Amino acid sequence: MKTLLTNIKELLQVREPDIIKVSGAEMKELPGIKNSWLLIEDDQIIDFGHMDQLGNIEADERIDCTDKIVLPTWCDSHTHIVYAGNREQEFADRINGLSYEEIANHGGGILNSAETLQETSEEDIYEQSAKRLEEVMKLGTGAVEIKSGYGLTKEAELKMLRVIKKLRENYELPVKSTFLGAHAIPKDYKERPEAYMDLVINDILPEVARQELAEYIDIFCEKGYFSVEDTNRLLGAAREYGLRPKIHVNQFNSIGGVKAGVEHDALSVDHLEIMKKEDIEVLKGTHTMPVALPSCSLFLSIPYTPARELLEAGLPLALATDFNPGSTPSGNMNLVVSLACIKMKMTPEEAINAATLNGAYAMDLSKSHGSITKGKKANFIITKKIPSYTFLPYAFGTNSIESVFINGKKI
Ligand SMILES: N=CN[C@@H](CCC(=O)O)C(=O)O
Ligand SMILES: [Zn+2]
Repeated sequence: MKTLLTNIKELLQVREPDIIKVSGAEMKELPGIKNSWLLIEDDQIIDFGHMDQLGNIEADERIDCTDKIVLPTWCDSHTHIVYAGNREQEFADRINGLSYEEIANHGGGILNSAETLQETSEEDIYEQSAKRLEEVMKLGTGAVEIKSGYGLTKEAELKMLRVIKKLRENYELPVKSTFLGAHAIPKDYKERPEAYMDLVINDILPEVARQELAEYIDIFCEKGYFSVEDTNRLLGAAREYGLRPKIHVNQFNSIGGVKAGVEHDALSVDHLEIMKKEDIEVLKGTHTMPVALPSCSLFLSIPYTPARELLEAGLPLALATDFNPGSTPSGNMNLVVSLACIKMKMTPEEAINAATLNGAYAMDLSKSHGSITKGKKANFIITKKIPSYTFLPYAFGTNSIESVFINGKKI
């Protein structure tokens, strides 16, 4: 089945196959073709070009894109979409003056979500999560990573990971799975946190690997959660099973998590709200993608990742949602792109690069996703009639998306 898109106002993020990420000053460039066409066949991008050079192409379907922009779907490399229930009461508590930390110390936060998830059936968790996945796909997300981490027991962590697996089987978009057993210390282990690390490393991790339920390993490396020592131990053990790190670091404090990630060749280090000079230095010349989560900063009123400092140091940057019930109950990548421009002073070009190609890199997907490239998957967004791509982040809160195609199919 061939589909031809014509009269595209601008085809964005057009790249050669060898470009798998963009860094530093390169991120200012967002290559595109104005007044263009795009040909897809089944699930693949076949060809594209300027309307002047459109020959006699046979197609089963034609879509006129006059005044509309076509760009790759968003690649959301950090989410916790699989969860049960919500935490709107904590939201109200924070408005009334409690901090995220205080709520967590009183048994709320991640432990609250873990309790709910443990009590919820696998089918129910699947239904709740599938609804969220469908919602974000309609908002333009065409590839997603999902973490466990609200189970915190062997049984419940495996339950979450099976739900992620089922989502992957039932939906067209790529779904990458990350084991985040080390997300918080469960209540029963409060006085003996090392025993929880032993459980994660010696019992849950081997089973996750045996059942091939995750590609990546994650840990919340943060004061009050897991130390750098725990991080090194877990990442070392996970390497034996072939799980590459994608880790939570520097959300509230800079304690050495970035360095630990880099030393274990992390695919990404995520959050990075609090960055010391040495955190930036240690990322230079590595394969590790820094990932910023600006809607978490918005929701918790915490600092934004210092994007300008990272980019000026020549580093790449990806943007993701962090969709979860506690710190970011939103999976809207359009809002993330707007916040990156408004609050992190990224240009629209930088933000779109960060939310597409670099997001794909942070999930090992940039050979097949994240740009308009011949041979890549036909995952793209057709916007409504808009004046320019800058309108996307500018008109924050407005849905400028007309349709979303995943694997060549309109969803
Ligand atoms: N910071 C750690 N984990 C999640 C939030 C967890 C929660 O509050 O439920 C995050 O990435 O923000
Ligand atoms: Zn997270």
